[in-house]
Amino acid sequence: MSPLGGGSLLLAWQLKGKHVLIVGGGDVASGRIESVLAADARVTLITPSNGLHPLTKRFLDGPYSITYHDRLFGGVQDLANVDLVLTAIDDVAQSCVICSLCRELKIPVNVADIPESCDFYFGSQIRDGPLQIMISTNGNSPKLANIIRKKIEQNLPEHAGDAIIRVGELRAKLKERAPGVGGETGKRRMRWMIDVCTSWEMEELALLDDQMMRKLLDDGWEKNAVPSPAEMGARSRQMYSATPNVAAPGILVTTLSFVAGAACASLFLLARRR
Ligand SMILES: C[C@@]1(CC(=O)O)C2=NC(=C\c3[nH]c(c(CCC(=O)O)c3CC(=O)O)Cc3[nH]c(c(CC(=O)O)c3CCC(=O)O)/C=C3\N/C(=C\2)[C@@H](CCC(=O)O)[C@]3(C)CC(=O)O)/[C@H]1CCC(=O)O
Ligand SMILES: NC(=O)c1ccc[n+]([C@@H]2O[C@H](COP(=O)([O-])OP(=O)(O)OC[C@H]3O[C@@H](n4cnc5c(N)ncnc54)[C@H](O)[C@@H]3O)[C@@H](O)[C@H]2O)c1
Repeated sequence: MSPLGGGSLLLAWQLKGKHVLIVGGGDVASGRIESVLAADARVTLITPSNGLHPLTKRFLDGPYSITYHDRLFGGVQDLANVDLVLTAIDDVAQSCVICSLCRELKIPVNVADIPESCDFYFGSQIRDGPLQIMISTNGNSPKLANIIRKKIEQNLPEHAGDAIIRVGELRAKLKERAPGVGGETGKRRMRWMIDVCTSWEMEELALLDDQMMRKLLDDGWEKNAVPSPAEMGARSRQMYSATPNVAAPGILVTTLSFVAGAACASLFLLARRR
């Protein structure tokens, strides 16, 4: 095993309801705003309106929780009750001031493009519903992170986002039916979820509806089994058009033709012997 170290901690930071200050309104700031809105943060944006990127303007006009101040960063008072600071401004000296203030107040900070002023780096992101993938080169090559992201995007399993949403709903229903943390129930719940996820195809999971989930819990969980999608009343046309099982009807027809052919040949031979 190679020795550990030299990397960074990869986490899915929960920002819901937390207060994020963004300083700057250009191209990079608009990407930062998008990233924190995806995480349901409360945003305060400080930047003069004459430098607003069109995307930043769209966010300000949209149905989001953004408090906007049309001015330059004003000093330590702008950091009151702030949980996270992101700066993306074209003024290196001012960026360093903001970073020092944040470090004094122990507020995590990212200064776009200045690694030594970052407590964490942004990465190249892929989102498909609740699926979130971040590619990080840990500061070595942002452009390669961008290129690798595009390659991963082209190779993602189809329907992954929908499958994750449906499985999330199934897990919630299962926890309602078999509540409790840890213990034998917890172990059985985890084993059953693992079996469902590994024995159903991604697109089959994506098609789970409320009725199928109820049946899966009644006929599967309650009986300690993992029924197939077809047994759960999955709409077969959609399923079979998307799964490798598409060969099954073909094999059946070939087998039946072979048996019928063999039976005719036997009858013919028997008739000739008489
Ligand atoms: C991933 C992404 C996320 C985002 O910002 O949203 C991101 N940079 C992106 C693009 C990009 N940035 C730059 C280029 C020009 C080509 C190149 O230099 O490669 C391109 C490519 C382009 O524009 O196409 C210039 C650049 N960036 C940094 C420096 C300073 C330095 O390295 O010293 C310099 C100036 C270097 C110089 O002066 O020469 C520093 C950082 N940039 C990071 C993130 C963090 C490390 C991430 C990692 O390594 O994984 C880190 C450390 C801090 C941070 O900002 O968080 C986003 C791609 C998103 C996407 O497209 O998917
Ligand atoms: N990490 C990355 O991916 C990446 C990529 C490109 C550029 N950058 C860097 O990020 C920074 C921003 O890039 P950009 O293209 O968005 O720049 P930009 O010039 O488009 O925008 C800068 C914004 O900062 C505002 N601003 C300047 N001083 C301010 C202050 N004191 N208070 C509040 N707002 C202020 C301006 O009004 C403007 O809206 C630059 O330093 C750039 O080098 C980072």
